[in-house]
Amino acid sequence: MSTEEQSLITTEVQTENTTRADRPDETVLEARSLDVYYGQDQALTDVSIEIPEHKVTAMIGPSGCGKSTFLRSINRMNDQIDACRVDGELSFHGKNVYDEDVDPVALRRKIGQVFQKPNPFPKSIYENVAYGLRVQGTVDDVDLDDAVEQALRGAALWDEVEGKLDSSGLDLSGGQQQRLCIARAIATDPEVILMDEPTSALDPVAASKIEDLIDELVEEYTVVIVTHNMQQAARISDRTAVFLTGGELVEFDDTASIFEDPADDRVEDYITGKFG
Ligand SMILES: Nc1ncnc2c1ncn2[C@@H]1O[C@H](COP(=O)(O)OP(=O)(O)OP(=O)(O)O)[C@@H](O)[C@H]1O
Repeated sequence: MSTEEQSLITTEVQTENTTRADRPDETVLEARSLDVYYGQDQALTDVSIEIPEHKVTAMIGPSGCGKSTFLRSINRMNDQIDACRVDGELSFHGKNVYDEDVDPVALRRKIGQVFQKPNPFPKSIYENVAYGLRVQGTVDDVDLDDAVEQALRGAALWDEVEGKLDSSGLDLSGGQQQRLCIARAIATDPEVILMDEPTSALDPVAASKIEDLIDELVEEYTVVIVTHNMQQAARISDRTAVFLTGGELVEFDDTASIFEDPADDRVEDYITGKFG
């Protein structure tokens, strides 16, 4: 590639990023004084945060500080853990997701999740993506093919699987499986995608593809990602939330501020590797 071509690409990327960074913040998710307990143990303490729409928000912090618990609180995956209790408020477009009239299944359609280990169903590639749409019952058979294709394209997987949609999702590589899970998550047209360490089980090339994909997904969705990889948070996120032991949200700011000029000494110590 010539230097001219390279600088053109750099300029395009910078323009895209500038546009994203300049977009005004619209809060899509908000936690207010959120406490989460497992039995007697408190996993999150008084967490308040406003997560902006169409941005990537990263959650970082040492092991056991409550990042996954926070993620699972957003779409009520914690409901499935008997010992788990939530106090305080967590709202999605201003509506507390813990109100009695909120259907957690419908909520999870709007707030999808991708896990650390790719977990496709033991079904064909097509059925993995079509499943949620069939359950939802909103797409007829004619449109289903189109919806599956759109979701696979959205997850940057279509070109690799176009001729083998009937093959098992489990026969794909780890990185492809993770993109299949992303396709499955976006098929039901969510607004938010929660990602819990989505690249930690992948090799660097596959991980880098997912990072590129996140950069595209955020044009249409809001992405909240838990990551242990601080370089990854610095590379891909617009905002970073730092949790520390005890489940306290210590600092939440623009990613550049967190990594270049954190306000809290404990955050500085954490990101410079003094503990972790
Ligand atoms: N299902 C559970 N039952 C009981 N305690 C739990 C459960 N899940 C998490 N915990 C506890 O809650 C605290 C927070 O855990 P969580 O998994 O949210 O932290 P994390 O920051 O995501 O950790 P890691 O980075 O290691 O994945 C920990 O003390 C953990 O032991």
